[in-house]
Amino acid sequence: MSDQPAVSDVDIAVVGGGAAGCVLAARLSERPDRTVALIEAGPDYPDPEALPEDLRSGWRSAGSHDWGLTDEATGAVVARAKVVGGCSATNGTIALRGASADFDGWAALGNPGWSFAQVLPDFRRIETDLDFSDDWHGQHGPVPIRRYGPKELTAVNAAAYEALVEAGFAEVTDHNRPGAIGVGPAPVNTVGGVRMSAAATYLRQARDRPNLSILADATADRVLLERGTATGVRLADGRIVRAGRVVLAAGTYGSPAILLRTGIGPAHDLAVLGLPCRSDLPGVGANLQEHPGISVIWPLARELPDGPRFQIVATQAAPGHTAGDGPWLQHVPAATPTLFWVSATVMNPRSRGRVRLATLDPLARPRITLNLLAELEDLAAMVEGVRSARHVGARGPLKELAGGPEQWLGAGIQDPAELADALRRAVWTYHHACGTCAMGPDPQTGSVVDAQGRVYGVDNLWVADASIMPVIPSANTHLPTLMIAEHLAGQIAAAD
Ligand SMILES: Cc1cc2nc3c(=O)[nH]c(=O)nc-3n(C[C@H](O)[C@H](O)[C@H](O)COP(=O)(O)OP(=O)(O)OC[C@H]3O[C@@H](n4cnc5c(N)ncnc54)[C@H](O)[C@@H]3O)c2cc1C
Repeated sequence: MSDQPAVSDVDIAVVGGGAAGCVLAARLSERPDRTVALIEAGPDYPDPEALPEDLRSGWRSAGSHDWGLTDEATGAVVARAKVVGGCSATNGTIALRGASADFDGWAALGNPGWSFAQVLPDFRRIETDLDFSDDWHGQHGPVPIRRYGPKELTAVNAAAYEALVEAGFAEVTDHNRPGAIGVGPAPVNTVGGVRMSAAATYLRQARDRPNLSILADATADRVLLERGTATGVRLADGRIVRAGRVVLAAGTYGSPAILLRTGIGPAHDLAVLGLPCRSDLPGVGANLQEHPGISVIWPLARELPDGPRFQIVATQAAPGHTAGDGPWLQHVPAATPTLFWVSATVMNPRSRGRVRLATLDPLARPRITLNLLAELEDLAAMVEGVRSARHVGARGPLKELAGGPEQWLGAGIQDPAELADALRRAVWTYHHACGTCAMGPDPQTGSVVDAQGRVYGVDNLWVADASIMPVIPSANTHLPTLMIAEHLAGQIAAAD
């Protein structure tokens, strides 16, 4: 399709209106004389009253507005939202920051500015914490964060809380305080049953600004380059958005795909696709990381009323490690009216996957290989996670709710080899994919962007979303993604 006249000419184009994209659009348009376009492949729901019910309810993850991605090797579903708000509009609203050690680790890899002490102001800027007002928490940010009180817990979550304490988990009141390891209420960005997505918070406050335009239902094909400098974005339908600066925030699968279609990526892969190489970056699409998870499921003895699904979180440090090193395993108990489960997720996975392009068609799905549990260390951690989940499920309060033995692919299996086999088949993704445009100091060893989010080898082009995480944090990735966008928005603005 040939290029059409520019539909828009702006100072900054933000590609992808997801968790990070909404933060970037809101922060970058704060200066009224700076024009910003937010380009999103999915639909926009500017009127909160018209929001589909599953996007409105913060009781559980939403299944609509999905890209329909799968893991090429296993066929497993890879959930990714296609809507203004992105996965922040469909997620489970568990609002954890991650351990101090996670961000200190990013800085130690050669990313100045990213230690926990340095990103704490960004975390605080995101939130209004409704429970804690201290040096760790924000009181003026767009996203409200709260925790369910004991009286609000569903029968299963109340029983699971007791069972976890009985099983030896220390009680923590605030999982977002550094060094918190144990069981406690999950910080959540659901208030009054409503999901406080980045669209419902950051973007809602900014969307009426005359200098911000939102192009919904608009899929970006590639970045336009002139003599090594980004000058705009070409949409899949041939329309052009001219821009002085381009910021990719299309997520862990979308951002590397756009870079590859632009000719930025591993030279060999680009040659196979028949594309001229604009910047040889072997790391584009590599380093894909995800938390692998398992649910140990039991039937309920009697049907229970439905309620908010994710209310408490339990974490444990790796054997021989301290709380300061951060969580190694995480459990989140949950239920439907007829069954309940205790999940176990590996929070520091070593396995790495990859995303590639199947074709140059911007509407085609990318090829994803997650490689979950490929590393024996991850498999061993998962075996321990199942043991721990079973231990919790067998404690008095939860056991009393069960109407029979475990019901899942690994039910009753004790033999380690047999269990490992079942785990490889039953493993699911925790929806925390990241790392495919990793931040770091050396493009030849896999870094795609520098510590300011600038793409190596191209001027005026940034990536600012979950894809730049060099190592997956030991927590759910929504708040860390919002933090990345807050952190980089200031630096992108400073390039004026
Ligand atoms: C089902 C589910 C449950 C989750 N639960 C939790 C949870 O409870 N807690 C937590 O911390 N995290 C959770 N997460 C993860 C969290 O939501 C993500 O880590 C976070 O949203 C990532 O933000 P992002 O901006 O990088 O990407 P996204 O939020 O995925 O945003 C990317 C946006 O870019 C758009 N896009 C992609 N390609 C293009 C293109 N070519 N052109 C235009 N637009 C494009 C997409 O449509 C999308 O809107 C969950 C995720 C899912 C899917």
